[in-house]
Amino acid sequence: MAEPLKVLITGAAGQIAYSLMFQVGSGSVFGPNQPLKLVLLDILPMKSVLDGVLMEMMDCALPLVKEIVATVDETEAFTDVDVAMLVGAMPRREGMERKDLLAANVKIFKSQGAAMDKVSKKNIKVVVVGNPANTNALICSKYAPSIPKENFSCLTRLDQNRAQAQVAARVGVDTQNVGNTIIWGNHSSTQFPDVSHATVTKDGKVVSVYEAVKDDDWLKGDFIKTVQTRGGAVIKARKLSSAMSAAKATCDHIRDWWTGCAEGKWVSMGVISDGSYDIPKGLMYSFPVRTKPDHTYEIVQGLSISDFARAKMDATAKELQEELAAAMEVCEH
Ligand SMILES: NC(=O)C1=CN([C@@H]2O[C@H](COP(=O)(O)OP(=O)(O)OC[C@H]3O[C@@H](n4cnc5c(N)ncnc54)[C@H](O)[C@@H]3O)[C@@H](O)[C@H]2O)C=CC1
Ligand SMILES: O=C([O-])CC(=O)C(=O)O
Repeated sequence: MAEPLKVLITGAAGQIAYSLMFQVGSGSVFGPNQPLKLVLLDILPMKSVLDGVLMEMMDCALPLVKEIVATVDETEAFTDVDVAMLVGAMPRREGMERKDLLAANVKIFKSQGAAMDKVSKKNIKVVVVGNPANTNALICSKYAPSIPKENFSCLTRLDQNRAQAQVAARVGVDTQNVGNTIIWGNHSSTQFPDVSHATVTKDGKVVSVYEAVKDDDWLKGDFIKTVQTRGGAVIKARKLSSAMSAAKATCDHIRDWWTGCAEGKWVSMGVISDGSYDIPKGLMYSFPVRTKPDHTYEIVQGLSISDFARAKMDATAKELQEELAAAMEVCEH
């Protein structure tokens, strides 16, 4: 059997982590032959809850989990980590935008970036879930300069899954029959869910989403709005933000990054922009990426961009530039 992978989950006493850690421990992310050491980090006021979660994880008696450490010490948590799922942060409540969390959350990622820089493995892979996810991920990477920028990502897979599910329901197919949807930009209400390169497989035939849906007004209007505002709709209904679906999307994100995506397919991940599609270099922006079995990825190149798409891609990039300026202000003062 392989050496155990050290996987860190932060916000371990919170609601996303409660769904996430069982899926990771059961082998559905790194596969049935990969042993794991799980590290669960939360903050001191949550220690008792964290201890309870640790008891439950032990009681799951998962054969792949060789060791579980629950801690409130950042340095201990980040030491020698291979994969970090950075969930721990304050969630928004009804009526807030995700960027309203910036002042409260961004310093968490400054501090964790600095810890990672000192004690994690240099090839650590990081997904930031805590909101505002793109900007937090960028800040984390800025404070971990010894770790390659490509190793940092943020979660937009939940948006991709939402887009896929909306189209599947509209056309009447299973979700896996909708392929290559794209989320461009920020995990916020300016994100651009783009189906102009996506396909639907129905009755054995592969057709474009536009052809399958036959309602361009919906695809350019309510579909986009529904995906952009889905997080808020869940908060309004549940009085808590999405947790089960966020945990599932985090697993999808890391699984695909770890094992690679199928031939001809891509997935959306927030990654550092290299200037592709004229998105300013250095922003943490969601692109379609092709992941590979060696845990690398490349941004899918050469997709045609309509004027409609261009305007939306630029608007979400502009919001990310503004968020970054606000985040740097918080971090430097
Ligand atoms: N990117 C995405 O698609 C999504 C992101 N989110 C975000 O994920 C974050 C977590 O959401 P929930 O689990 O529902 O929140 P929660 O409030 O249930 O749990 C958050 C946990 O993080 C802990 N925490 C706070 N500071 C920490 C630190 N410095 N180190 C370690 N742990 C710390 C808290 O004590 C708490 O236990 C929120 O910011 C939420 O907005 C939620 C859904 C989707
Ligand atoms: O909407 C929120 O605040 C939580 C979140 O990021 C999502 O559900 O996409």
